Amino acid sequence: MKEVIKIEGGHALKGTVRISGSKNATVALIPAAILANGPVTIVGVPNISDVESLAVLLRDLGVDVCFKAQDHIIIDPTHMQNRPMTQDAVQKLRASYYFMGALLGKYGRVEMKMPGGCYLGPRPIDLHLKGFEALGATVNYEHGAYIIEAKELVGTKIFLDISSVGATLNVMMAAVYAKGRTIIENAAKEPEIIDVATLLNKMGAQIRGVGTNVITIDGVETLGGCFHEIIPDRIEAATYIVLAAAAAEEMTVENIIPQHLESLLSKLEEIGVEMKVDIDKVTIKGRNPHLKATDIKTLPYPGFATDIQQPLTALLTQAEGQSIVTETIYTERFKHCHELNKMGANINVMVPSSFINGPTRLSGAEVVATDLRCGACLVIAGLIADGITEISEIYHIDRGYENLDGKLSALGAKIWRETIA
Ligand SMILES: CC(=O)N[C@H]1[C@@H](OP(=O)(O)OP(=O)(O)OC[C@H]2O[C@@H](n3ccc(=O)[nH]c3=O)[C@H](O)[C@@H]2O)O[C@H](CO)[C@@H](O)[C@@H]1O
Ligand SMILES: C=C(OP(=O)(O)O)C(=O)O
Repeated sequence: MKEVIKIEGGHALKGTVRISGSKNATVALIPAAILANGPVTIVGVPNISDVESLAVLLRDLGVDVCFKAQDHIIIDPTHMQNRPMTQDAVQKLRASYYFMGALLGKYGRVEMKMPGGCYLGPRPIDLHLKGFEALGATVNYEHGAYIIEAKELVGTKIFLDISSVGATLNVMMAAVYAKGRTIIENAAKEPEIIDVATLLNKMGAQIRGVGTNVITIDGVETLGGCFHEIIPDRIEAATYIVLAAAAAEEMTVENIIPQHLESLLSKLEEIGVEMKVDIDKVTIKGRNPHLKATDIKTLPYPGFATDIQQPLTALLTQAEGQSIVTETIYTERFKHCHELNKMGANINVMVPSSFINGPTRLSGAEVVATDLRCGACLVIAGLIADGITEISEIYHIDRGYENLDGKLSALGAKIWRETIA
């Protein structure tokens, strides 16, 4: 038995959709909260399976986790114990690796399996480990788990060869209690980094420079509980904006920070999508039947986000001419193209680029959500395709999109789940 999403295409969407709290911020904020010595309340937590997996991991560590109201979580690490993290739940998501930095920072020791997450080609964690070693830790890999330990963590200068989001946050978490000053150079600048540093500073950490590529962390003796509200999810927002450009009569996407979406919004404007951008929302004014093809290169923030290129590809199948999407972050992130071709798209992939020839009429087909954003891409394609699209492996979608089918149904989409043999 498997659960699938089915979509009957061709129904124009209309209305307003509210964006949830950021997945990629939340999944780092939750492990960061265990660095406190008191309860941390986080508001705006999206109802996604990555959060459920993190709650399982927290409870296994003896952390009190309480979900309150719709989107509040209270994390109280007062009685936690530093147990090995070798259970299967570690591999259900990528972000379990933030427990490496958090546990190392708090206890000077962590034992953990390799994390999971979307397979986008190889996703090494060498920069995280090098960062921990630079702070004074030793790293060993025994019986399928990393054992990272240090008698004392001491601040130092760390240059990241790649401005990795995960490595920046992991080193930051390990360094908050380290002796002296840690300087991370070539740090990632994604908005989620700022959100996590904001939480840690509210807890009492001394972190400066976030949002630039040099972050300074002065170690402190203790951290306390606090209250924090998560930033809106810029990738979920981007997905709905692209989806509106593909399938809406008129649609407003609210609870967004438009500055986080500038690279996407300027691209959409360039290809002919008519929009009105406000302080915290954007209204997309219907589908342009003569969208222009374009070229995109994914880059670290504030460049064009790799997580958005897959959903955008569904829209580019409708643009006139050849669009070229070049991936510089995950050069193999093109499985969605094969799935779109099953629906009638005309896309050639020559790593690190996809060549999208449009416009093509899409037809419903049985397709596979090979990863989270591939799933989002196929949902958009299904909304504009003739007939019924059946998407399998939807647990990927549920890792990162809160109530996707509910939000789309409210906009007038014909979308539902079925359990099939
Ligand atoms: C939970 C989360 O926030 N996931 C996001 C995060 O993933 P994640 O934090 O895993 O991505 P990174 O920013 O670390 O990866 C960027 C690049 O650096 C490489 N690299 C990274 C670490 C390392 O130790 N060695 C190494 O070579 C990666 O293979 C990749 O090519 O940022 C990605 C890039 O914006 C997004 O697609 C993911 O949605
Ligand atoms: C790749 C993604 O997530 P993760 O890093 O959690 O696998 C994503 O959000 O698109």
